[in-house]
Amino acid sequence: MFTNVEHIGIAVKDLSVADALFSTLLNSTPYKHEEVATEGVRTSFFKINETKIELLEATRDDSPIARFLEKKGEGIHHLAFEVDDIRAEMARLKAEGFVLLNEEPKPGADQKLVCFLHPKNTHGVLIELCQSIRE
Ligand SMILES: CC[C@@H](C(=O)O)C(=O)SCCNC(=O)CCNC(=O)[C@H](O)C(C)(C)COP(=O)(O)OP(=O)(O)OC[C@H]1O[C@@H](n2cnc3c(N)ncnc32)[C@H](O)[C@@H]1OP(=O)(O)O
Ligand SMILES: [Co+2]
Repeated sequence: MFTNVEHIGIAVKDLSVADALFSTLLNSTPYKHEEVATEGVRTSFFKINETKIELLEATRDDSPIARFLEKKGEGIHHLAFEVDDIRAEMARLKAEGFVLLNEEPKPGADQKLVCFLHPKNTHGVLIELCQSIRE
């Protein structure tokens, strides 16, 4: 079951510059910074009630964020939904014809297991499913 919009991912060229802008915009500070080496990204997270903004900077030239910045420039990169059972949702969506970008849930930021759906089959929006692995 989908439970809520977990975060909105925004691709940025320079995380410290974007941190400063979003700190002023939201009158808040990031509650965490985290590097996810497997995705080639450094992130910072802001929280507005239960919704998070994830800023993403590339750490290597072949990361999805570097490729996105090269093709489209800075901006909204993905929309992430929290689900209560990621494997069940992956199986359901695959059976419905969505294209999963990873066949097994993989570790994301902020103690989540994540799976991405190809944007070509979702009206151009990259969708992330995530399930908390916190107790
Ligand atoms: C921090 C961890 C985690 C979390 O816990 O929150 C994250 O959020 S990690 C975020 C970064 N990781 C990912 O994005 C993983 C999933 N993405 C991918 O597997 C790839 O980026 C992709 C979506 C399959 C595209 O890869 P690829 O085919 O190699 O790149 P191209 O640049 O050639 O793009 C092909 C095609 O798709 C369009 N595209 C690419 N990214 C997006 C996007 N984010 N939103 C919408 N469309 C996107 C791209 O423009 C190309 O279109 P055409 O040019 O029309 O063919
Ligand atoms: Co994300």
